[in-house]
Amino acid sequence: MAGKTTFLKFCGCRSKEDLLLVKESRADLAGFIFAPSKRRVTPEDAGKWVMENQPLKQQLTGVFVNPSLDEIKAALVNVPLDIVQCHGDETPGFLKELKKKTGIKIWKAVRHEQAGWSVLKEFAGVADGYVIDARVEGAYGGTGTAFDWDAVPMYLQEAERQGVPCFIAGGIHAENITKLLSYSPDGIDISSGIEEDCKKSRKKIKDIEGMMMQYENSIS
Ligand SMILES: O=C(O)c1ccccc1NCC(=O)[C@H](O)[C@H](O)COP(=O)(O)O
Repeated sequence: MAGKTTFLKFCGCRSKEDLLLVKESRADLAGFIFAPSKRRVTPEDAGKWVMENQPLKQQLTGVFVNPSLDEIKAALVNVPLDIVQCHGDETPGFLKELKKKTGIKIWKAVRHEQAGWSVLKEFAGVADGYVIDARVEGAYGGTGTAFDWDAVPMYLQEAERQGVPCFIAGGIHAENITKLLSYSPDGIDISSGIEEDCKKSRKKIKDIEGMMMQYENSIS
């Protein structure tokens, strides 16, 4: 039985070199963090690295936490983003306004909680995609922590009902990715799991790719 292909997003590029490693990988999307974080970069730098790494096959995602409309507009001037990922406590109303004013695709990150899939219902018709991440006190994302993946099917079901993709994030690495793949998520979003010494690691990227290929061969 042929399984579906799971998309891959490598997030939190902090340099031209990080972006080059992502460019050379099988990732479908590359992400930059424009929110307070050890991975925060400026739109000016990200835009420069994108220019210097052309041509890029990856779609570009900008991650924001409770941004203003002006902040996003300013980022879009510098970086040719395909997707704005709202990773904070943004409301459906704000996302709607953002879409109207920028015309860009908006993904909503939802931090997992009990019955968290019902939160997705509030964003139906507004969010163009979802990232489900772990809920860690005092942080919005990029924590390297996984949540209980038994909840994954509920999120996938609601996103499918809305006709939008649902990516799973949080603490994914080469040792646990096979288990997550068995839930058939639309996509997988990784930051910490491909890093070493605050940089993206070619070896860790290769390890992830190897595990994905092994899994895909096992179900084809
Ligand atoms: O990565 C960050 O530092 C970050 C900070 C604030 C909000 C979101 C952030 N990351 C968003 C992502 O899409 C990460 O890839 C996702 O949270 C998974 O991170 P990790 O657990 O490190 O793989």
